[in-house]
Amino acid sequence: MAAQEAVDSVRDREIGVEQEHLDRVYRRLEEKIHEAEFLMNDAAQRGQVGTPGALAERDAQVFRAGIHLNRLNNEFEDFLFGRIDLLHGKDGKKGPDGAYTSVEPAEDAVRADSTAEIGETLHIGRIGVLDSDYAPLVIDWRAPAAAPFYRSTPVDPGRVVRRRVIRSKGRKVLGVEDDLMRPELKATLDGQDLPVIGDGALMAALGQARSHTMRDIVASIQAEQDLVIRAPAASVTYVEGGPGTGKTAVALHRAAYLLYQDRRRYAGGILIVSPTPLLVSYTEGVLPSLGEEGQVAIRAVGSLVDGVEATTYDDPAVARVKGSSRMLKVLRKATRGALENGDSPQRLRVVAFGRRLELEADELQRIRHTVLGGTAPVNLLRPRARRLLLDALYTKSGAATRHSDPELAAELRSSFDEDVSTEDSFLAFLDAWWPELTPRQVLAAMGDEKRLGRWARRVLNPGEVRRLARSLRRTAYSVHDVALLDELQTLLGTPARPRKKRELDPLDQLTGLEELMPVREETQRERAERLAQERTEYAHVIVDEAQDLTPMQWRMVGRRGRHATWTVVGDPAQSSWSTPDEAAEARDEALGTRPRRRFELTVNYRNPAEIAELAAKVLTLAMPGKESPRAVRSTGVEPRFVTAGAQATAGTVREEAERLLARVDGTVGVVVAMNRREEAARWLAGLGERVVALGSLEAKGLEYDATVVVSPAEIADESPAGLRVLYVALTRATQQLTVVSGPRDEPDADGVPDLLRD
Ligand SMILES: Nc1ncnc2c1ncn2[C@@H]1O[C@H](COP(=O)(O)OP(=O)(O)OP(=O)(O)O)[C@@H](O)[C@H]1O
Repeated sequence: MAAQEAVDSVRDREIGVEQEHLDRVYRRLEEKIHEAEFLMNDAAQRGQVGTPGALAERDAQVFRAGIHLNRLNNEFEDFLFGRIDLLHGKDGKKGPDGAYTSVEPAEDAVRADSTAEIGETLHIGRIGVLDSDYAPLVIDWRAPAAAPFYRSTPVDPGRVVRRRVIRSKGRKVLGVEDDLMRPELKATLDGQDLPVIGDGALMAALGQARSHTMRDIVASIQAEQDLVIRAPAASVTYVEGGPGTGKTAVALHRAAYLLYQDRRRYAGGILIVSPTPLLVSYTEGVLPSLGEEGQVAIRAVGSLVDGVEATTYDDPAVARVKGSSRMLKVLRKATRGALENGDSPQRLRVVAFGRRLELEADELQRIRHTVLGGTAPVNLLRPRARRLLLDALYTKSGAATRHSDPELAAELRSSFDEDVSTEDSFLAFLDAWWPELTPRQVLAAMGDEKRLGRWARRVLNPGEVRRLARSLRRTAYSVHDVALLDELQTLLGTPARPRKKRELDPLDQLTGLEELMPVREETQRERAERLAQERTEYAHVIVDEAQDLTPMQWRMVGRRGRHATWTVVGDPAQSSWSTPDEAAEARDEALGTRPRRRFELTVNYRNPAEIAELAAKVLTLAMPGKESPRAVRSTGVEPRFVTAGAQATAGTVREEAERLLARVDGTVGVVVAMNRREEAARWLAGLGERVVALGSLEAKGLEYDATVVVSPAEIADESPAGLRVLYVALTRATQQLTVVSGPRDEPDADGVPDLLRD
């Protein structure tokens, strides 16, 4: 008891120490907010001067002050989270953030009797804060001086003696957790022993209940992850790692790091491509908390084309065709073939030089054929088609032989062209005969099985044509259709149009502070939105769950990063695409010959060992020889197996979900085969928001405190990649897993399905 009291009082004292520091930081932040407000006030007054120079200057100042203020306000919460106590360093040079730059201890930092005095203490936070005399109060987590906070390990501690994670809410410090990096040392700080509190922050973070949105991991990034996050912006940073190794977390933190590192370069935008809208909403909250301002777009692969939202799923056989690079040939033919439709006029009639001139169907056909001869985008060929029509009409008019003088002949020809090409009947004909095609029209045309059969001859077999045409007759788009629409846009081309005039910036009309505050914020957001909309290419592209991109999707994503640097994270063992070699080829084409730097993540932070062990059995079936990542913790709770009779699935799953809801504080995910999604949502009706039903493909990248996996055999039989999809389903839980088997699973007496037995 007395010992516990002593521990508690040391803990309280240490919390008090950090509270003092946090108070200092807040005082400094308040000063900075006043500075920012002053700046805005000042900027507003300058606005009244009214000269163009003053206006431009005011604009820039207001914009900067707005960012500053936003950032301070947003990150007032919980932004100081770490501290490192360091030995004296090798040299005394200070970096731009005011901290000493050396990572190795000085020769005399440790005395012969293994005692040492702490030479420098740094606090780490989401943004850097300097004291009024430029001493660092908080180091930005992305600054070089913060790297030892993440990199130091007991095996390779560098200067770090103690690493501390600080938990705070608002202005109050709630707790501290320490890891000792040099346990062999007896270290002192200002002559006092260095106390160590708790069992380390990583375990504390991993055990916490999960919600429906991801948390950032800045306080506990691990050394192998930190290497990826801070990897130099080489052309392609390529990361592989099993489930739960932090690939998504690392990718998001890398985006924040790159922006911090080189804001100007990445002002060109960072695109993060996620496989599903669910994963987008799960992850999109993380970045603002890391302190960014709208340069990062997180988009689902089905939302990459503006104005199109993928709302349906294709069955695996259709998905396989739509995702395959064979589609490229079919689409090329379709863009040309779609010009010819039932409404195409068969005759052109105009009146020129007082004569009626006509082109018949076969002549029109010949002209169309000539125009389409090359590979140029169809929509860009319209001027050429127009020219050849005029040529043919001119020949018919007989005017071509009227003058031998070239100048007179040219004049006659140009007046003929002008006459004809402004004639209503000619314009109407051209619109109908060579319409500007949209990707949607071409895709709809492919819904006609006969026409599709012609365009897909020798590329797709008749069964594939039938299934594809049928799926394209639906009105809703699937995620695979989006990549086809994007490809079609490229194949069709977009004719140049006169640019729209930029609308007047409301800032230009302001006079005083009252108006300035609200409108300024509005304008800043609008500006960010406008930039995002105008952006078709990005400076950096991050692909999450890269193993799932189909060849056609790689082409779509590749077009958005033609001049970009890339971060690609994925796990081949979780691929739901059935022909990974074809996808790898398309990926290599998208990434080009850019040099790659490969990383591997090896530790599973999500699943307890008990669940990871079960999943490993499926991994052996799905990818023999592939190693599972190492799980870092164990809960002592084994996965539970339950058998449901053929008619009893609904009741059993509901009961098991209820049971798990009572056992965990956070979320419960019920994963079923894709064709049971809607049914499963009904099973869970009324159980509240903590529980969700998911199709196997929707579970990608997500995690829950507990999961119910319904019928492993149904999931595995769904598609050629079914075993890998089952592996994904089994690796979603952070605490507990229940497997419900049906007759198809052939469960043994303990309810363990065939696929999960040794
Ligand atoms: N260093 C860390 N500290 C605390 N939590 C971490 C750390 N690294 C990862 N995690 C947690 O582990 C879980 C898995 O991370 P994440 O989803 O990024 O893994 P992943 O590799 O993308 O998994 P999957 O391949 O299954 O989608 C998340 O809850 C994440 O917050």
